[in-house]
Amino acid sequence: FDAIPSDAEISNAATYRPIEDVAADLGLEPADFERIGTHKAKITHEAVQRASAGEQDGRLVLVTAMTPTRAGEGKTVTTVGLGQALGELGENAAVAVRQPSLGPIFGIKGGAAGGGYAQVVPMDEINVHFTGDIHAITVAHNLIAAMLDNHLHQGGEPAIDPDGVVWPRAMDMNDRALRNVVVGLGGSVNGVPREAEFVITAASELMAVVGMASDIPDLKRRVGRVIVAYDVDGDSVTVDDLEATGAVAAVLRDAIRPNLVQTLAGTPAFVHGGPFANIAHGTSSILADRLALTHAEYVVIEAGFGADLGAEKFFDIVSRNDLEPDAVVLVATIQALKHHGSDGLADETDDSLEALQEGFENLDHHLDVLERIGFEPIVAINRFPDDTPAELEAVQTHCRERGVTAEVSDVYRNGGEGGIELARAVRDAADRGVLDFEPLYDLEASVREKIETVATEVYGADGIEFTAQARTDLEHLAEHGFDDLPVCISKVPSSLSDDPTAFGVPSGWTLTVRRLYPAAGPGFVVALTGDVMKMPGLPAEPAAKTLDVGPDGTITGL
Ligand SMILES: Nc1ncnc2c1ncn2[C@@H]1O[C@H](COP(=O)(O)OP(=O)(O)O)[C@@H](O)[C@H]1O
Ligand SMILES: O=COP(=O)(O)O
Ligand SMILES: [Mg+2]
Repeated sequence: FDAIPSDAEISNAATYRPIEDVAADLGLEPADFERIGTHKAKITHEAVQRASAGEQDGRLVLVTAMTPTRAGEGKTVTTVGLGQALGELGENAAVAVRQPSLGPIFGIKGGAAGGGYAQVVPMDEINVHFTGDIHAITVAHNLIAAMLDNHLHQGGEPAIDPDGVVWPRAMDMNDRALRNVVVGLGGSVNGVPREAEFVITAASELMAVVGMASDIPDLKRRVGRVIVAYDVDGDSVTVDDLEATGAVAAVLRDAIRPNLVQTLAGTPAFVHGGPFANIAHGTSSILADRLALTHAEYVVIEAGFGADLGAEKFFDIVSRNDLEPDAVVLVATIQALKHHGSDGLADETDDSLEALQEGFENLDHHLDVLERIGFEPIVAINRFPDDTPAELEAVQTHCRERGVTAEVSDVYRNGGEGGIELARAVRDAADRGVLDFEPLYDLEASVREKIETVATEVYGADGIEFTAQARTDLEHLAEHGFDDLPVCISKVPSSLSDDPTAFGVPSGWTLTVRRLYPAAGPGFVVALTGDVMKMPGLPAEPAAKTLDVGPDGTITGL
C-alpha cells in the first residue's frame, strides 16, 4: 500500500459541512444547540431532555474488539467508518464516541478520534481541549478535594480521619510522579499533612457520573452521594456532607450536555464523556446515546478495550438504563491474532499463517461469549497496510467455518467506501435485532456472585479469590447496602486474565480481587484486580515530542 497522509493532514485538509446542516440531518433545530467555534455544537438541556423522553427507536450497534495490543485494534476507526459507510448506503446514521483524554495523546496511543479516512473532525480540536468537558470534570473533581482538605484543616463535623480519605485529586495527564504524593506540608497553616494521590481524569468517579447522569437533578443526586472519606467511626462521608454538591454540579452544568461534530463524510458524530474501560465503564455518555437513538436510525458506539472490558461493562452496567444493543461488531486484526497466537512475540513480518491460526482462539473466545449473551456478532477485520490477502482470507475462512459473518473493513484507507459490505451486514444484523438480550447477572446476586459470573463466563477464569482487604471491603459493601449494584471490574486490557503478559486464552487461573469500593456516584462497585494503574505514566518517547503548532495555528503531529 502506498502511504496515506497523516490523520492531522487528512483532517486539516477536509472541508467540513456547517454544523447547522449536520444537526439538521438529525432533525435538530438551531435552537437545540449552541455553536462552539465553527464546527462544534453543544446540545441544549431542553433538546437533551426532549430526546431522553422521546422514542429512542434508532438501532444501537456496539463496536468492541478481541483482546487488543497496546496500539489498539481500531474500534474507534471502525465505529466512525461504519457511520460513514451507513451514510453512503443512504441511512440516517450517527456515531457516538468518547472525548479523547490528553493522557494517551501525549503518551503512547495518541488521539482517539479515529484515524485515516475514518475520523471525527476537526480532529485537532476534538483531541485538544474540545469543548472543555474534561477540564470541567477535572476542576469539579479537585474542588471536592480542596473542600475535603479544607474540612480537615478547619475541623468540625463529620470528624474525618485523615487516613480515611479515599478521594484523590485528578489531572488529565499521564504523570507517574503524582501517583503518590504528600499534601499539607509546611506547617499547620498549610493544612493537614497526609498521603494523597492523583488519578487521570478519565478515571475520576465524576467522569463516570457525567457519563451516566440523565439531567441536572440526577447529576446532583449522583454527585451528592459520592463517597470521599470515612470518619473516625468508619462511617462514609459524602460530597453532600461537605456541602459541595451544588458547586460541583454548577461546574459540571455544561459538561453533561453532549457535543455534536461530524465525520469526514459529514455525517453526525456525538463526542461526549470519556471514561476508560479498564477503571470505569468505558463508553460514551448515556445522554449522547439517547440523543443519537432519538434522532438517527442507526447509532454506532464504541466500548473501550476488548469485549471482556468495555462490552461486558456495557451489557452489565450501561444497558440497564434502557440502552440495549441491537447488534455487536467485534473488531479483529491480523496483528492482534498473530500477537495472541505467538504469546505476544509475533514477528509482524512472519507471513506464515500458523501464528495467525493460533490466535483464533482469542477471537473465538470473545465470539463464544457474545453468542452466549444472545448476539450474532459481526466480525470486522480491520485491514492494516501490511496485511496480506492470504492472511485476510484465512480469517474470513475461519469465521465462515464457524458460521459467523466477517467482512474486511478498509475504512481507514477508504472511508465509508471501505466499509460498505460491513455496513450492509451490520444493518441487517441491527434490523434483525437481538431476541432476548439479558445482562450477565441479576442485581440481586451478591457482589461475589457477580464478579464470579464475569470472571468465569467472560474472562475464562476457573474461579475468583479475594485478598484479606477485599474480604473486608465485601463486608463493608454489604453493611452499607451497596450489594445490589452492578460491578465494574478493573482489569488489565491486554489479557483476558489479570496477568498482562498472558495472551491467547489463559486457562487454569483464578481472578484475584485486591480491593472493592463503591462508586456511589455512577452507581456501581469497582473491583480492583492485578495492578491496574489509575494514573498512567509517559513512555520513554512520549508522543508529545511529535506535537507542534505552526504560525497559522495548525497543530501537527497528533
Ligand atoms: N486499518 C488501520 N490501518 C492503520 N492504522 C490503523 C488502522 N485502524 C486503526 N489504526 C490506528 O491504530 C490506532 C488505534 O486505533 P483506534 O481506532 O483508536 O483503536 P481502539 O479504539 O480500538 O483503541 C490509531 O492510531 C489508529 O489511527
Ligand atoms: O478505554 C479504552 O478505550 P480504547 O480501547 O478505545 O482505547
Ligand atoms: Mg477507541
